[in-house]
Amino acid sequence: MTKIAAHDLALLDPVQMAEADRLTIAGGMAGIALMERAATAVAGTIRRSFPKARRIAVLAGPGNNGGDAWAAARLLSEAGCEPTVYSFVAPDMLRGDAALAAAGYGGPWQALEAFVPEAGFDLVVDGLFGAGLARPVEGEAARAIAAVKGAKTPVVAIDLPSGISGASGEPLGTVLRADLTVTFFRRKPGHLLEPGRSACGRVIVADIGISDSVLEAISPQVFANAPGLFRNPATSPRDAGHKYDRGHAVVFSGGMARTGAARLAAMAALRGGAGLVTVYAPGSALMAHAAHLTAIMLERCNDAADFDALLCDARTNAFVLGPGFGIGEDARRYASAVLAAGRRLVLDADGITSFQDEPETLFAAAKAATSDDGAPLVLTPHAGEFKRLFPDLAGDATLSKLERTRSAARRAGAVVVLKGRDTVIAAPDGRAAINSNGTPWLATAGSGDVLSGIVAAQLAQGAPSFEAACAGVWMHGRAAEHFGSGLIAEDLAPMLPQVHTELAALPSS
Ligand SMILES: NC(=O)C1=CN([C@@H]2O[C@H](COP(=O)(O)OP(=O)(O)OC[C@H]3O[C@@H](n4cnc5c(N)ncnc54)[C@H](O)[C@@H]3O)[C@@H](O)[C@H]2O)[C@@H](O)CC1
Ligand SMILES: [K+]
Repeated sequence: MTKIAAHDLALLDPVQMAEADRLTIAGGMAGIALMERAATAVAGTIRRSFPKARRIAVLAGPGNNGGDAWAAARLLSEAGCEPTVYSFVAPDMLRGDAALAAAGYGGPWQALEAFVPEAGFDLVVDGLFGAGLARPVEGEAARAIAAVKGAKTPVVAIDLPSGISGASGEPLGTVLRADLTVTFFRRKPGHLLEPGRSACGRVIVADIGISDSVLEAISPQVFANAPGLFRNPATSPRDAGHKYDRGHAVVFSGGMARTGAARLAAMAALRGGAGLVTVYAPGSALMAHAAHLTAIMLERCNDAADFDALLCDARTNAFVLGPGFGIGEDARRYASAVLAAGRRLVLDADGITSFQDEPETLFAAAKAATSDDGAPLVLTPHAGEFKRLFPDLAGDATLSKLERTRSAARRAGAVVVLKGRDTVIAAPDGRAAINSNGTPWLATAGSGDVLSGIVAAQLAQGAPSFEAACAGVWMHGRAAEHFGSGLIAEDLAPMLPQVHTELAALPSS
C-alpha cells in the first residue's frame, strides 16, 4: 500500500488521537484553537444538513467533548439559531479548554436534569462523551439519552455517539443513536465497528488543522478498507499479457452431493481475475462438475497420490479449500501439503473446522511456509468458525472484534478475515483493515464461497496476502452493491466486471 493512501484511510484509536492532538499543540497550535475549529465544523455541518433547525438542545459533558458543544452552541447562536446548553456538570467544574469554551458562551443553559426533549426542539447535539468515555453511561446522562431516543428528534453527535467506544465500537452503558456524527482529522475504529457504526448515522470527517505529518510519528496500523489499501487497479491485465501472468487458482471440491460451493468459488476466482481456474474433484463428483463447467477446468483428485501428482504443476499458485469440502483428515492433509509446497491457500468453512482439534498444526504449517512475501495462508472464518480455531479469543469479552482478529492473525501466522457486516482483516504483522461496504443481502447461502474465490484470484495474481484479502472483501461488498436487492450468491461473480472497471478507473497509486 502507498503511504499517502494508507494515511488517508488510517483509523486512530483515542490514544493515538490524543497523541495527534498533543503533537499539534506542541507544534504551536493552542488547544482552544483546535476546539474552536472542531466546533466550527460541527456548527457548519448542522447549518448545512439541518438548515431549518432553530431550537437546538446542546447536551454538554464534563470533558472536551462538552467543550466542543459549548463552543458550537456559541457559533449556532451567532448564526441565528436558538441553542440551549444542558450541562452534565456545573460550568465552574469544567477545566482547561472546555472551561474557556463555556465561558465564551453567553446564551441560555441549564443543568442536564432539566432537559426534556419533548419541549419542541428541532435538533439535539450530543456533546456528552467522545474519546474520553471511560465507563458505562448511567444515571442522569443515561436518562437524557433515553429521553432523546423517545422524542425522535434528529441527533448530531460530536466525535462519537455518547456511549460508543471509539476504540472498539462497543457500547458502554446506554448508547445514543445519531443521524449524523462529525469527527475530527481521521475516523476511529468505533465509527466502522458495529454497533458503533449503526449508532453513528452518516459520518463526516472534519479537517481541524491537524497536519497529516503527525501520522509519521503515530504510525497507524489500522485502516478503513478501500482501494487505496490494495494494488490499484488490482486486477487489470497487461495489454500483452498471457493468462499465466494472472495466475492459476485451484478450488478443491467436495463429493458428489456437495459440488455447488466449489463451483461458486471457482467462478468467483475466474471473474475475480485469475488467469486460469481448475476444480480438483473426487471421482464421484466429476460428472456433476463436467455438466456445469466450461471455462473452468476439472481434474480428478481422489487421494494424496493424485494430489501429489497435480502439485507437480508449479503454475498452480493459489488454492481454495473448504467450501463444501467436508470435515476431516483429507482437508488437513491437503491444506498442509499446499502450504509445504510453497503455494498460497485460502482456508474457509469445512477447511477451518477440520483443524478445530489441532489448530497448532495449521499455524505451524503457515509459519513454516512464511517467506519474505508474507503469510501464505488466508483464513476466512465467520464468527462460529473463528470460535473453533480461537476459542479463548472468541470467548474473551474484554477484546473487541478488531483486537480478536489481530491476535488471531499473530497467533496463526496467517491473514485472518473475520466476516460480518463489519468484516475485519488482520495480518500477522499487526496491520488491520475494517470493511464497511456491501449490503445486508450478502448474508445469503454461498456468499462466503464466493469471497474465498475472489481472494484466491488476487493471490493468484501475485497480490500479497493482506492486500489480496482486503481487495477480495472490498470487491465482494461492491459486487453486492452493484446488484442491489434480491441478491443470491450466484449473482455476485457476474457483477465483478463492473467492479474491475471501477477499480481500473481509479488513479493508480
Ligand atoms: N483530541 C483532539 O485532537 C481533539 C479533541 N476534541 C474533543 O475532545 C474530546 C475528548 O475529550 P476528553 O478527553 O476530555 O474526553 P470526553 O469529553 O469524551 O470525556 C471525558 C470526561 O468524561 C468523564 N466520563 C467518561 N466516561 C463517563 C461516564 N460514563 N459517565 C460520566 N462521566 C464520564 C471523564 O471523567 C472526563 O471528565 C473528543 O471526543 C473531541 O470531541 C476536540 O476539541 C478537538 C481536538
Ligand atoms: K458525543
